[in-house]
Amino acid sequence: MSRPQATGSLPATGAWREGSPAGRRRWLRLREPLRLDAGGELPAASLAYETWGSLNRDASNAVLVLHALTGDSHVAGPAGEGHPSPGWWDALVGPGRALDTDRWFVVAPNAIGGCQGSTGPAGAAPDGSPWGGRFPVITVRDSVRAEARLADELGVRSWAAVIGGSFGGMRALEWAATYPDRVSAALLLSCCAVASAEQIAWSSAQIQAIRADPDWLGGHYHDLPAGRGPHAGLGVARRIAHITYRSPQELQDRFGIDHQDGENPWNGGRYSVESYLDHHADKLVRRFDAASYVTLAQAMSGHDVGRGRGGEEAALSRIRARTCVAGVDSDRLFPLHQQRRLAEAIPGAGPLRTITSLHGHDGFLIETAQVAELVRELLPDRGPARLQPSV
Ligand SMILES: CC(=O)SCCNC(=O)CCNC(=O)[C@H](O)C(C)(C)COP(=O)(O)OP(=O)(O)OC[C@H]1O[C@@H](n2cnc3c(N)ncnc32)[C@H](O)[C@@H]1OP(=O)(O)O
Ligand SMILES: N[C@@H](CCO)C(=O)O
Repeated sequence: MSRPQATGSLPATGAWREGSPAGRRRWLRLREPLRLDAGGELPAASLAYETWGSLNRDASNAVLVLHALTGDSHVAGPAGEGHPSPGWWDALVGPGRALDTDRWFVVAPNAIGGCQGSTGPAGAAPDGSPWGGRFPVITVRDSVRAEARLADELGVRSWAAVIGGSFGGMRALEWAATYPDRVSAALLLSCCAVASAEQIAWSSAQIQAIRADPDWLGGHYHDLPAGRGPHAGLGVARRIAHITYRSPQELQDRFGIDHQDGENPWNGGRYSVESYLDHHADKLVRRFDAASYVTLAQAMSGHDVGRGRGGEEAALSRIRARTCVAGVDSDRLFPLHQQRRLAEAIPGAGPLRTITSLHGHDGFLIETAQVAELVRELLPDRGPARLQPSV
């Protein structure tokens, strides 16, 4: 384990750059530069993170929760205090909940390259200017290496469990394969061993939409006057992505061919489903940085647990964690066969578990009761009792 590293409050970066109070977020400033898979290194990087509960004396009760593409460290808790929304898995974390914070010490970092507190393209490079288009290519494995520094800092030698969905699931998988002796259990939701051509294609269309925005400027837009930036491009990216996050049946059932109230599509108005996509685009543009979106989407496209490890099979066979793999039955972006493959190839995995939902890929965020059941099954029946906190 490396030496403890400095923590403390730094100015938030990206979407929350201006005047956001820290809330319960804290920051880890990485003491050493982060070596990157694609070459080079990220100097002076910081990770934003939140914790709930207390670490016990033998540090055996720590659970790492990893967010999806546009998620953040705010897994639980209300909106406010610098957080634009309530926790994205609020139903799962708290006293008496599946991640019972009277027993478990829950840790959630914002991924490196993100824009909700961790170092990303909107943050300052060593020369004081925003990284912008100079921000390096980050892999899922790089993110995990940064998170390992956080574990070191917190005094967590081994996670009782690492849990994540989608991009968070890719990171949970990388954790289990990179540090087999540091992950006792893993819950891998709605993810895959290696990105598929179709997933790369969807991301590519989103990235191109952002790059086609006249305000993209090769990623060097962070010093534009307030209100300027590749917002239209990011909005189109979110619209494309959101379609892939939901099932055709759900869209049909909810919207069909309805017109948005008071609007006529034959007269410049919108269908309801268009209005719905506009709404999700608008919400994301207000809370997310376009260059972070590109950075993290590229990381997902480059995900390959077998890279440099003799292939997928060999990489998955390294995993020692007691593993539960689950997917959503209506997920067209990360179809169930990808999770079945993981469940079959990971030595400690039980049979594939299926989350039943009409909501498609987003089901792992929405069907919290089913996810809670999986968490309860995965964690030991009698988790560690709460002791006096050691940190
Ligand atoms: C909850 C958070 O966003 S936490 C912040 C961090 N973000 C993340 O972690 C990303 C993960 N979250 C997400 O991707 C999404 O927010 C999800 C998956 C949780 C959303 O799932 P759902 O709750 O099913 O939302 P759904 O897709 O039904 O959309 C509801 C919204 O669409 C709006 N809407 C519904 N129909 C229409 C329509 N015809 N026209 C315009 N808006 C519409 C609703 O008013 C509602 O608005 P609101 O979210 O501002 O209250
Ligand atoms: N809706 C989620 C799903 C991505 O996997 C997000 O925006 O992060």
